[in-house]
Amino acid sequence: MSQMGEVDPAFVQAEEHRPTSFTIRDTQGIPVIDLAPLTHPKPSPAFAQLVSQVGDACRDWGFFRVVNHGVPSRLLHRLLTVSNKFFALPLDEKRKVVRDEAKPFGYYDTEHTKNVRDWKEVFDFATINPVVNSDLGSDGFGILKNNWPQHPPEMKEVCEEYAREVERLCYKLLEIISLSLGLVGNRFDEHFKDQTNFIRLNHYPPCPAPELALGVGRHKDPAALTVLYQDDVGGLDVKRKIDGEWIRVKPIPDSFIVNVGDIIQVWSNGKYESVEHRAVVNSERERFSVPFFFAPGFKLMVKPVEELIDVHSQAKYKQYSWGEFFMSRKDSNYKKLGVANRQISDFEIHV
Ligand SMILES: O=C(O)CCC(=O)C(=O)O
Ligand SMILES: [Fe+2]
Repeated sequence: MSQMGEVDPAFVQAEEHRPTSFTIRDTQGIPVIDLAPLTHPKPSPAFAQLVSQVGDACRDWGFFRVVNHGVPSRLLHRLLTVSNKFFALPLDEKRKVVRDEAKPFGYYDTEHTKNVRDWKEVFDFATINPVVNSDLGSDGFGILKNNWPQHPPEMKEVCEEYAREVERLCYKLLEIISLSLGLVGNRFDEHFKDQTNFIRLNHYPPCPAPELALGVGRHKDPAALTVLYQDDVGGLDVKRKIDGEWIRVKPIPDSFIVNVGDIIQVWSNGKYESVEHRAVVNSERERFSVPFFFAPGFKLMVKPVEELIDVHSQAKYKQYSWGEFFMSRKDSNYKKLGVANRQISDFEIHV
């Protein structure tokens, strides 16, 4: 990627999707939520307040930031260091662990979002290894294995430790979100027994034409929750629900950015929307970010939860299979398709 001197037309966004100078710098926008009450004995007034803050943030923004989340800052820095070392390797070396249709985890530098190429390179790994999709048999597609590089040698260990820590945080966030919807705290836990989580190391090299290209084009995350760690460069833009303006999320050291994905949108029957976001690039500094996509088992049929449906609020979505949705997204990543990939709006019920 960084070898590219100029911008290939494949990277150029249609005019209406280019990053403009009108992006609003986040001054007090996206809520910052202190998770310290999680470490106090429950129930406590502080915990009840935390639940209501998270509920408001999910409803109003679909996004929030968390501090005092319990993931050690030393581990965050080790993660950025291995990511830095890996992407600094020569392309030939990175291509030794390249992802393809049979091995969907590993290195990749030609991802397209909505048919425009992203100015980035990524390394994907599953947090449960291997992920087994028993519906698809054992022809290679059914068993999805991680593809670890030899260099840097500590990469696998650091990434696996990070995965364990963030997974724990995801369960806590899921509990808070369930409570905020008026459900029991462990309402969704059973769906994550054979989870299909994956973690992506994103590297956005400096771009000679940051006004034409994007690191990641506008999209919504399909899983249940995303927990993103980013370095201090900044570049994540979130579409503000009240007016559709793009808001740049200012980095806070050692914090995470959390967003609700399509699955929670459907479970909550549209109360918490999965919000569009994108990553911009710049001509001076490379940027690193690491999303953890917290996702249920392949076999789960996703549908609005019964407790939230009654005569006054009917189901707004048809049920769909997470495994099929996930695989169709993964396939569409490999090619520039003539058609848009599957979106959650395909399952909306129009009354
Ligand atoms: O790099 C970022 O800030 C966002 C990345 C992202 O949205 C994604 O990989 O889904
Ligand atoms: Fe995303």
